[in-house]
Amino acid sequence: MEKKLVFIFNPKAGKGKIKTSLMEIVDIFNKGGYEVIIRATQAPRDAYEQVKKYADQVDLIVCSGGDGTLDEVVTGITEVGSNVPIGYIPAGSTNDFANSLFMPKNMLDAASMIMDGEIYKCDVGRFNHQTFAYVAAFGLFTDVSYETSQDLKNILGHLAYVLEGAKRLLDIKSYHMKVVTESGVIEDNFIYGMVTNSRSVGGFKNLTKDVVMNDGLFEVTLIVQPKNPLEMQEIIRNLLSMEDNSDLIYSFKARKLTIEADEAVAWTLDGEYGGSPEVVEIENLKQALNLRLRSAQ
Ligand SMILES: Nc1ncnc2c1ncn2[C@@H]1O[C@H](COP(=O)(O)OP(=O)(O)OP(=O)(O)O)[C@@H](O)[C@H]1O
Repeated sequence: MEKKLVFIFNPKAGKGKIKTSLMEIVDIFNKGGYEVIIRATQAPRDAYEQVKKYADQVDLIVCSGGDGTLDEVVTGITEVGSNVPIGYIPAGSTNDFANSLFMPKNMLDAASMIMDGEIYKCDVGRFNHQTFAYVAAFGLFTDVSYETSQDLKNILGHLAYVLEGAKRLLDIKSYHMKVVTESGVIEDNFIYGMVTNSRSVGGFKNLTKDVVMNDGLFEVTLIVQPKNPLEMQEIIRNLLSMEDNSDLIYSFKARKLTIEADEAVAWTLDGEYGGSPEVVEIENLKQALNLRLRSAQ
């Protein structure tokens, strides 16, 4: 019997990037021996619903879109606990996750890679009862009203810019938090934090080096509230040079974190609003996602 594949794409992602490639992508899948079910997402959460619907009916799920679509697919597949392999054709604007896994930038090359590739077991993040593919973050512009965009583009560059522009240190919102990991407890006032499984976030290289996407460990970056202009300059300098040579920036690896704040804190998960909990438990689900990737990975 012919193998079955469902292709779920966001027609709006990356300004409708799929438009010029859809026919050729389907052709590549057919040549790869798959009968193809095609679903264009109609609204937010549609990719999530489609994944849940098709997970046990197909041999492969391929999705195309930006971070939001990827997040929905990873969430859907994790929730149903399916082992069905996933292929991803990036169509967003920054594609940190895809770049971290050295996926081809060209959509047709990505489609061919999915056909020829092998299973790569990639880590996934659990955030309380939700799932994220590569970034959970709080603070700064993730705190502004969720009516506005949760754009992750150049997130740390943006942070440096906001700090430079802040007229008074007290204008920068901070959160008193207790962060517990397997290696200890950190308690401080933080203006920004991110828990990632990615070599870059918002196109900005991760401050933590030697990122491995299937080691069961997150890269964690926490930025302390500066207490004076000198400290502020120190943080900005480190962010702009993409180095962590400062006691005001914690960067480390962790498998599991519990973060307790004194107040509700708004989080973003892969660039989508993730709720405003006071207590967050984040756990690395080691190698939980079966990704189809180039064999050389
Ligand atoms: N037909 C649709 N109309 C409106 N929104 C949609 C539709 N289909 C999907 N969405 C939603 O659009 C949001 C953004 O999608 P996605 O991340 O795929 O693209 P993008 O924003 O262009 O990518 P990037 O963030 O990488 O630039 C997601 O939350 C997704 O659920």
